[in-house]
Amino acid sequence: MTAEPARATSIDGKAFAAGLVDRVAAAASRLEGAHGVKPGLAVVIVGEDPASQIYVRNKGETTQRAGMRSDTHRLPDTTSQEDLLLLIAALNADAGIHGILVQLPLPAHIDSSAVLDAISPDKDVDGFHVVNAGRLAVGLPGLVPCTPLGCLMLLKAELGDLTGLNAVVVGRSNIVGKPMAQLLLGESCTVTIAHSRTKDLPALCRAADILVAAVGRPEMVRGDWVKPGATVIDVGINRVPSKDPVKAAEGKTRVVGDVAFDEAAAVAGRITPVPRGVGPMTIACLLANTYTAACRSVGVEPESLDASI
Ligand SMILES: Nc1nc(=O)c2c([nH]1)NC[C@@H]1CN(c3ccc(C(=O)N[C@@H](CCC(=O)O)C(=O)O)cc3)C=[N+]21
Repeated sequence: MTAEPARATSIDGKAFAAGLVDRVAAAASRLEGAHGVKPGLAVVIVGEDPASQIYVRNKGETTQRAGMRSDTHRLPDTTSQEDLLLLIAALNADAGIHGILVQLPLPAHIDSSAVLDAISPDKDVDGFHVVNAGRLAVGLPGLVPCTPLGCLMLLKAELGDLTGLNAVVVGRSNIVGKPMAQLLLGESCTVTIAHSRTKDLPALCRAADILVAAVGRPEMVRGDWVKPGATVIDVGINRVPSKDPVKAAEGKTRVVGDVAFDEAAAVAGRITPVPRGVGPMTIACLLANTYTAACRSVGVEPESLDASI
């Protein structure tokens, strides 16, 4: 008789995110009670990108659950950069708005970095402003990008102290890979950032106690890239054709990560699924950042939002 293959614990990001949203809601209501400030988030969407639509739908529901103000500004894809910058200037000046998020991608005629850098760094709840990237790099308090922040919260909740662990981050984007590496370095991990030009990527990944996949390529990380017992964080959200050929022919899709889940789960100690892994944490951290920004706007130290279980 052969033994069943060991199977990793699947990290329930959706449940963890629900707990975080509850803690944000409680902290936000105490802030409102004590200081009369209700955290307010403004989301700006230009055009009709489908990935952004999913995100906005989930975010709207979650923000309501947290009892926070949420304004959505839907602009046509013909909007000029000048008009978008005027809206951002108005939101920067609006004392009832503590967080501003401009959905990416923006239409090609708009210079994204000019738009992101027009957002006040103290309202930049995406953490994409160059000032917040700089604060993270030098260890100053700022606003940290939501996806890597959510990944770090899951890692700390699962593993506790991360000191000395080998972390490999696959992907070097400004939105996930680079800030993820900075956060792990801040936890005293030994961090390697890998990318499409990295030599012998599978062997490098096999040395990782913490493996973060953020490349946007469906199921690229295979089971034999994973060190036995490692913790695997899958940031990818990729739409691929349905497994059933009839449904695929009808254009039906399913969502997969950057990790081949079943293979990796047979080797890893812990692994985040897709969906219901990192994605819901991104949204919960957006609310956490909005709460943090609202506290700082009135000079109040934000309460800890870490899980106390
Ligand atoms: N300025 C800006 N900031 C963003 O953070 C940003 C953005 N623009 N543009 C679009 C992408 C996409 N994104 C998602 C976040 C959570 C889920 C999410 O919660 N997904 C669920 C459902 C996935 C599904 O079933 O499709 C899950 O993973 O369980 C999805 C997508 C944030 N984005």
